[in-house]
Amino acid sequence: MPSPRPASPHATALSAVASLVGGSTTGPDVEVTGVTLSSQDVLAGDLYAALPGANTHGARYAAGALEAGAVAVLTDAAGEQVLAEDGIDCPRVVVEDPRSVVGVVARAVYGTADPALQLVGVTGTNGKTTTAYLISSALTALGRTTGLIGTVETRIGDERVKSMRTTPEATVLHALLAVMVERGVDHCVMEVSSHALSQHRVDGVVYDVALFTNLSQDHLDFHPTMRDYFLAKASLFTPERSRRGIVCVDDAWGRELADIATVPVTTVTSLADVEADWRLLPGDDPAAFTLSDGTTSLALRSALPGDFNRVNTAMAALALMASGIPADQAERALLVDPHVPGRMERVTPAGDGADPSLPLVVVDYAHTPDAVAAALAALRPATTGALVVVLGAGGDRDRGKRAAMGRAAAEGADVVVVTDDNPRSEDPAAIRHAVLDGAREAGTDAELHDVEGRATAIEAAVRAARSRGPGSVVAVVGKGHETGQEIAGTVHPFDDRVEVARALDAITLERGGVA
Ligand SMILES: CC(=O)N[C@H]1[C@@H](OP(=O)(O)OP(=O)(O)OC[C@H]2O[C@@H](n3ccc(=O)[nH]c3=O)[C@H](O)[C@@H]2O)O[C@H](CO)[C@@H](O)[C@@H]1O[C@H](C)C(=O)N[C@@H](C)C(=O)N[C@H](CCC(=O)O)C(=O)O
Ligand SMILES: Nc1ncnc2c1ncn2[C@@H]1O[C@H](COP(=O)(O)OP(=O)(O)OP(=O)(O)O)[C@@H](O)[C@H]1O
Ligand SMILES: N[C@H](CCC[C@H](N)C(=O)O)C(=O)O
Ligand SMILES: [Mg+2]
Repeated sequence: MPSPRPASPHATALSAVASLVGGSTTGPDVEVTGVTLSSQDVLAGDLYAALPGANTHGARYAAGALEAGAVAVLTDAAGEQVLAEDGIDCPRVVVEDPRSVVGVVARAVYGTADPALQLVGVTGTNGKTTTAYLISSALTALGRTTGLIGTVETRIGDERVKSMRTTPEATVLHALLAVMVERGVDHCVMEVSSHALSQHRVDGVVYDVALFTNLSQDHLDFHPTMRDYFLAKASLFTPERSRRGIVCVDDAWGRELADIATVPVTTVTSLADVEADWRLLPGDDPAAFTLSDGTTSLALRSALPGDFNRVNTAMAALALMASGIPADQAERALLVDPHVPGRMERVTPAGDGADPSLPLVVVDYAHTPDAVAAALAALRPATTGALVVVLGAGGDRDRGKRAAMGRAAAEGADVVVVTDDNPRSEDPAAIRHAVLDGAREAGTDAELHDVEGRATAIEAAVRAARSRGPGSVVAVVGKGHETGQEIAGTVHPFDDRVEVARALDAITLERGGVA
């Protein structure tokens, strides 16, 4: 589904675009009413940004873009060469590095230099989606018209569009901000991935508040080192990208970020031995806690399980206050269950839900070593029987995290069922073996299984948990809200929550119950 565009686009002269980016122009001075960098999303009147990429050059798709209604092309010298080879003579702007200017071009075309809404950006390895939902659901509970842009979906008030990426391309993002302003959205909360920061996807956007949750291993297929990954995240905390920051200093990366940020930063910690402006203090029960800076105290409750979700809730509270919401209102609004799809989401059988022999099953999006450890630690207190985990690892992504995920699983669970995630172009068995190697290296007593096929693995895990007796818990991690499984270039319909419900119903039927 194409991403929304403003209902009332305004026209920008191509010559104005050229002078904005210092590019050379060829051809008549047409007016552009939109901008896109995907030939598949062209609307009439668009400027098509034909970018060089790792796989191809966008200029190869210029003919299609022009046919679909694009009126001009923004590209580089290599792109212009491709246009010439293809016999295309169209109005164009040529610059050295078109990707690095496409954000400011989109900002000019969509008029989003100073959008009339509060903009919150959330970065970090884990917790972006969860924290963004917590903020967005609290704002909605407070009667605000809210926008949300992230891994699961894009929301514009009540309208929902499935997301293709965690952070959209700059052309899509500026169009979305324009649409949000048109529709009266007063607060927009969005996830800002390190890919986005590195690839100029949020150029031309200045966040009123930027949040940093944490940093741990992920994406080392894209970033050469953890430091490079960190510096990409850190670039959000500079005046070009944000006005102020809220940084969780529970890990050393957060502490370094608080030191090097060039915007004013408020720090928060859940650790007793770390210095911070705000700290989380334990409450009467595991979900409750106080967030205090020594003067102001908020009595908060995490609607979601796990220590990490208390931190996410604290970050959300600080973001709300930084956006002008009074502390008492933030406190109350955060009590609302945010329902974050596929994050610590309990799946119940369709019918015989109260059957005590059925295990508690939770679907979660843990797909990094740190998140696997955190998710299992969160479920341990709820486990009086065995804790069973089903996990794999994505293909064509950071290979180095696979063994570490296996290790975290074997350290946190009693039974580890290693299966397929999104193998993409890789051999699924080879990925499973890398995860299993790590699990074995952990040297714990955990029972290890290698099960080909995720549906089979989920059913086996649910049955194993049930056979381990009441109080057993199953964590199915890695795919969360995803509704497809990518195998060898094809995305097959697949939803962990559907498969879990199916497995629970199958057991219920065997016992003579009604599913
Ligand atoms: C590794 C990566 O991030 N690659 C991004 C990069 O691709 P690329 O430079 O290789 O581009 P390319 O495929 O060579 O294509 C060149 C140009 O031709 C255009 N093109 C290509 C084909 C066509 O039919 N029409 C067309 O217009 C493309 O839009 C592109 O501008 O630039 C493209 C747009 O210019 C992005 O679509 C692409 O994201 C790919 C698809 C991707 O999978 N990205 C993932 C890894 C990603 O961004 N993930 C983060 C995850 C964060 C998290 O949650 O942890 C995210 O923010 O989602
Ligand atoms: N603050 C946190 N610290 C550590 N682990 C967390 C935290 N918050 C969530 N998690 C774990 O990480 C998983 C992913 O969380 P979430 O989807 O909120 O993160 P994300 O940063 O949006 O991830 P992605 O980059 O894949 O979009 C959760 O399912 C949970 O297991
Ligand atoms: N946003 C994450 C999603 C990973 C989810 C997991 N299911 C996988 O396919 O690896 C990424 O692009 O790395
Ligand atoms: Mg996310």
